[in-house]
Formats: sequence, C-alpha cells, structure tokens
Amino acid sequence: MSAPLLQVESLTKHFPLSPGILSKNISVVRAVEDVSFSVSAGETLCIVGESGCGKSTIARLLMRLAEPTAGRVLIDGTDIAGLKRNALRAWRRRMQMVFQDPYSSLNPRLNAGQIITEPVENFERLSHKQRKALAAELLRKVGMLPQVMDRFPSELSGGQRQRLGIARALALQPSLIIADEAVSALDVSVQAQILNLLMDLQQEMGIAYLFISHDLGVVEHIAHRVAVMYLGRIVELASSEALFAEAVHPYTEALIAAAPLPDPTRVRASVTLEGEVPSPVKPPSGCAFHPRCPLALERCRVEVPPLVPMGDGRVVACHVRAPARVLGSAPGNANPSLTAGMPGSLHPIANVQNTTNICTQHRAD
Ligand SMILES: Nc1ncnc2c1ncn2[C@@H]1O[C@H](COP(=O)(O)OP(=O)(O)OP(=O)(O)O)[C@@H](O)[C@H]1O
Repeated sequence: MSAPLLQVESLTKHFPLSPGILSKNISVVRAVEDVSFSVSAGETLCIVGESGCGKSTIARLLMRLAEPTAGRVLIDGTDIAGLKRNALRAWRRRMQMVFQDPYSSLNPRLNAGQIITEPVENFERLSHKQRKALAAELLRKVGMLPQVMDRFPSELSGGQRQRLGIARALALQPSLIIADEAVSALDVSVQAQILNLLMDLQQEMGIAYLFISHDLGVVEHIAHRVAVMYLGRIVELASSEALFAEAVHPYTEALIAAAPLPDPTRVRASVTLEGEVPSPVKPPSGCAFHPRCPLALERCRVEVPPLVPMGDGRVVACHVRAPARVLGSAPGNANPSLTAGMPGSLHPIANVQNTTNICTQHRAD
C-alpha cells in the first residue's frame, strides 16, 4: 500500500514561557500534544475545535514555520525535518497555505497578477507574456476574469481577495493545501461560493486539503474526515458522515449540540458544553475534558485516555465511551446510563477492535 500524502506522527509542540523574575521554573504552553493523523491524495481532513486547542499551531508545524518539540511530519513517507535545500524547495512547492484574512496575507503593493504569479517566479523566471498567460489561467481557475490581474487587493471584495489567495496557492500546483480558517472572515453566501470552489478544484486537480475551522457547518459541508481537538489533543477522528450522524466523544457531542443546525429535523444531543477551556499551561490531569464532562469517572481524572479504534475507521479517546480493552478479559457490560443513545456497534468494550494502546481498565459502574 502506498504511503499517505501527509502523515503526522505524535506531533507535539510546547511553547516555553519566560519565567517571572522570582520564579525558577519555566512553564510551557502545551499547544499540541501527541497528535497523529494522515491525509491521502484528493482527501479533505478537517481539524475542528474551540479557540486555542492547537489547530493553527499544527498548520505552522506542517509548514515548518515552527519546529516541533517532538514527533514527525512525513510527506510521501519522507520526514520533512531531514530535507536538505533542494528537497526542501521541492516539498515547499507541494504544500501551500490559504490564510484566514485574505487582506493581510496579500501584499497591498502588488497587483493581482503579480500576487498570484509570485510563487512561480520564486522558482523560475517568467517572460512578461508567460506571466500574463499564467495569471489569466489562475484567475480563470478561481472563477475570475483576466482583467482582475491589474487590480490591487484594496480594489477587491473579501470574496475576490480569498479567491486570489487560493489562486496564489494553486500557482505551484500543490498536492496539499492547508486552509486555516479560510472562510471564517467571509459572509455566509461568499463562504459557500469559496467552499464550492475548493471542492471543484479538488475534483479537477486531485488536491488534498487540511482544512482548519471552528465552524461545524463549514466542516460538514467540505470534510471527508474530521479530527476533533481539545486542548492540544485529538479526542475523536472519524469520517464526516459517521461523526455528524453519531458523535461518540462527549466533547464532539457537545460541540455538535452547540452548533446551529441547518436541518431542523435533526435531533440535538443532550450534552451541553459548560465552563471555559482550561489553560494549556496547566491542563487538567487525566482526560483534559473531564472538568467539563457530564460523564466523567474517577479514572478520567487520573489517566489520559488513549485513542481507541472503534472498528469503523473512527478513533476516540474517552474512558467512558471508548474504554481500552483489557488484555485477556471478557467484554464487560456497559453502564446503560453512559451509553444511552449509542448504537449497538459502539458498545464501549465489545466492539473495540485492533486496539493499539491497551491500558488497564477500571470501571466505575
Ligand atoms: N508562539 C507562541 N507562544 C506561546 N504560546 C503560543 C504561541 N502560539 C500559540 N500559542 C498558544 O498555543 C495554544 C494553541 O494556539 P493555536 O493558535 O494553535 O490554537 P487555535 O486552535 O488555532 O486557536 P484559534 O482558533 O483561536 O486560532 C494557545 O493557548 C495559544 O495561546
């Protein structure tokens, strides 16, 4: 089987904080903790979670704008940390980024044509004619007329600027685009246009997206798979269809319950999200979600839950909903109050298959 396009293994990023004058201890912001996922060619993986959960830090680590504290990032099976000059340049062509604020990420002194052909000109010299032809082609790809190439960012609407940001990302024909809150700054109707454009481009060019968003409506529209993050860790990763049909982690359930429902016939989950996200400088012990979790057991306060495969491609880190299987033990009975509303296939113990992180299980029921 060929390696996935992007593979992230146990990625961790701690930002050291400068100590106070009287303090000897250096504290760290645990922005990303032991995060693993992969993205295949032509796939859209969305990373979703509340503000501060580490989404943008992952994007920065992937783009090598920050160095990881631990873990690896592999492109086509090659660790990007070991890439030397030429290989690094080749890799940079393959991975491009689209930012949240199209205005601040576009050089106001360059016109649209210069902005979108600049990435190519970093690699090769273009004649005036070639530059114009490339600019016209890229503008057409993102649904704009060639005449736009002479305009400056200040003369364009928010949606046009974001199209320009996408055209610039497309210039080097990347395999993967990292889109960090790429539609958050846009009106809802423009958001839909940009999302549809991204999906059309994926169909046409086979691009993979790592799409970072806090907006579940956007995520449901565009994602093939979704990774839900809480305080630096992935707590659930599943196909978009499975996740929105049935959230397993109580945090995912609460996030979906808190999101506006486009479909009025859909029933909301009963779990509500209360309290603030704790500080990543001093995260809660055990499962970081336990202080806000209505299902928390004593074990949740003590042990970090491992990500447990659920047998349908979904992995979940929750002692209650996805307890790791105890070696050699018979499947136990789930506490019905904790599994109410869960499908039979998600029975916490009996259906945990191919468990990679096996730890001792203490049931509190
Ligand atoms: N350079 C830095 N130095 C110290 N802490 C940082 C740094 N960059 C990010 N952080 C912290 O790391 C944590 C994760 O931040 P990050 O921006 O990745 O979260 P996010 O999920 O993208 O949030 P948002 O949706 O608000 O952008 C936050 O607590 C943030 O304050």
